Amino acid sequence: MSLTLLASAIATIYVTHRLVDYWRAARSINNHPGYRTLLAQTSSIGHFFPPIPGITPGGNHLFMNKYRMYEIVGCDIHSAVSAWPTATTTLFVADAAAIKQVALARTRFQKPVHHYDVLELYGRNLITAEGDEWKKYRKICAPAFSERNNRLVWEETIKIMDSLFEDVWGSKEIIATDHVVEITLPIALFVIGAAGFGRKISWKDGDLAPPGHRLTFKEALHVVSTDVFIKLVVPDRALGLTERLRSVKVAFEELKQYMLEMIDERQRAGNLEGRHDLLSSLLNANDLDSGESKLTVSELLGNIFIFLLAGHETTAHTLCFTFALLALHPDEQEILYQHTQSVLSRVGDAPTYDNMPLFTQSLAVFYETLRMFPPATGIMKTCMEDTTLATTDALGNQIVVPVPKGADVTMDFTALHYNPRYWDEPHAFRPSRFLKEWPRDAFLPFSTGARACLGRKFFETEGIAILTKVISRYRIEVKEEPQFALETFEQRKARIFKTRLGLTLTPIKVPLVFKLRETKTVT
Ligand code: HEM
Repeated sequence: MSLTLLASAIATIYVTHRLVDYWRAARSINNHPGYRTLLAQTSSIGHFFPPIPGITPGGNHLFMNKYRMYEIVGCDIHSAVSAWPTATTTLFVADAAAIKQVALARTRFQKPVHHYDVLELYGRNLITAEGDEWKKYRKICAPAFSERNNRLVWEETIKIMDSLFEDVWGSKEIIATDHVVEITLPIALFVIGAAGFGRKISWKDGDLAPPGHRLTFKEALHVVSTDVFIKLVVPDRALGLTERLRSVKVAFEELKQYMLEMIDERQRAGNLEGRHDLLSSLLNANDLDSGESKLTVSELLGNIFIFLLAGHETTAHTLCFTFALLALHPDEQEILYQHTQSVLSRVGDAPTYDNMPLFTQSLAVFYETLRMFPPATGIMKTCMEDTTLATTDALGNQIVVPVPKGADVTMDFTALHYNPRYWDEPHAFRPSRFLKEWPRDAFLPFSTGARACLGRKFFETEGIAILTKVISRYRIEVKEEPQFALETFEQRKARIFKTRLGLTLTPIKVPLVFKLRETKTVT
């Protein structure tokens, strides 16, 4: 047999195998309708491609499509079956009751931890673990997110915002930025630095690395969170090859050194009981715990990294989308301004953490932003045994979809948040929907069940403090640029809200202007 014949025989066997597996995968879910593609959207290669019909739905398809695929399919569960690298079956769910079922049945639907390698570069941690290991981490980490810590979050955030206004923005009437994340990212980083790790970074610190370091803490964390995928796919030995790769390597080493220093400083300082930041609680809980469930240094680093990362990226992006939505909807911005002023006129110039529940309009604005732009667009689980999920079709008939062992199930938070069964005019920005009765099971930006976000109150606290400070002093507008002078509102919205899927939903370029309000503010 010639070599060519042999090669084509092997290729035919391989393709036949793939086709049979693919056919079996589709049959295992009764060929429930949805995407049929060559590449799994969860494979590294499928993730990086844009949507190509028949090839891949694209990495950011949940946010790009919102509820559209469910409309096409005619019910709140649809599927994706792909052939390569292995046959993969995924069910996407936008039905609130079915999502609850998936989130609560923790033995039946487990976290596919192999998809989270990217977050394990410093050590195993709360986000990447499952089962008993996750329970151990949660038991040690959860007490850190206490009321005393939330109070600290409020106080530190107010100080950070005051310093931004006094030391950086000063009396300037207009502050313009080509991408507002350049402002929201340092704010969020300074808050997690101060309230999380007692690391007070000042707006005046500048960009000089402290002695013994090649990068500032801010630079190191920023490069690591942006280029985490590079570190994952490029082997260590190749990290010296180009300037960019070298900077990634340096940032990873630097962040590790910063984290080790934080642990060392805090352990040498002793008396951890008196402090309420996340690091003290983590070290304290670790100290008090019984010997065998203590965290190793690598686990400590892994969890500190996760707190730093989870604690600043989601917040920075949510603040960015919030400011952009307010800039595009001046009527909603005015409602928020008037409400903020009315609260401040009651509680005085320096609102405290105890006043936070009064800022109901601010919380409604954040919830509406998180409904429209959930940082985690969806969360995947793997089904550990054969089961079913039920939903209804457009006519109200019950549909039962088989879920075979090994299939992936994605809780599609974006589609849930745009599902017209739960939300009137889901594409409209309407914070007031959160000021009356609203469907709690259909709003899951922080996920739900045992694995829901630990930092929800941390975020709400810093978010309300930041919004109160900004909105009472500045009016937010979209930056006018001559090349966009003729665009319609819809075109402007599409331009401002272009996103990509990084670790979380990431805004690409949001140019805004902060204009000092004429009325003297009370804050
Ligand atoms: C807008 C702000 C935020 C959103 C939308 C958000 C969303 C989420 C979501 C969806 C999860 C579940 C992830 C999964 O199951 O894979 C999660 C988990 C987590 N979040 Fe957040 N988060 C936010 C802010 C924060 C902050 C500020 C912190 C810390 C300071 C934080 C710490 C955590 C931790 C530690 C977990 C892991 C919980 C576990 O697996 O037991 N998050 N978050």
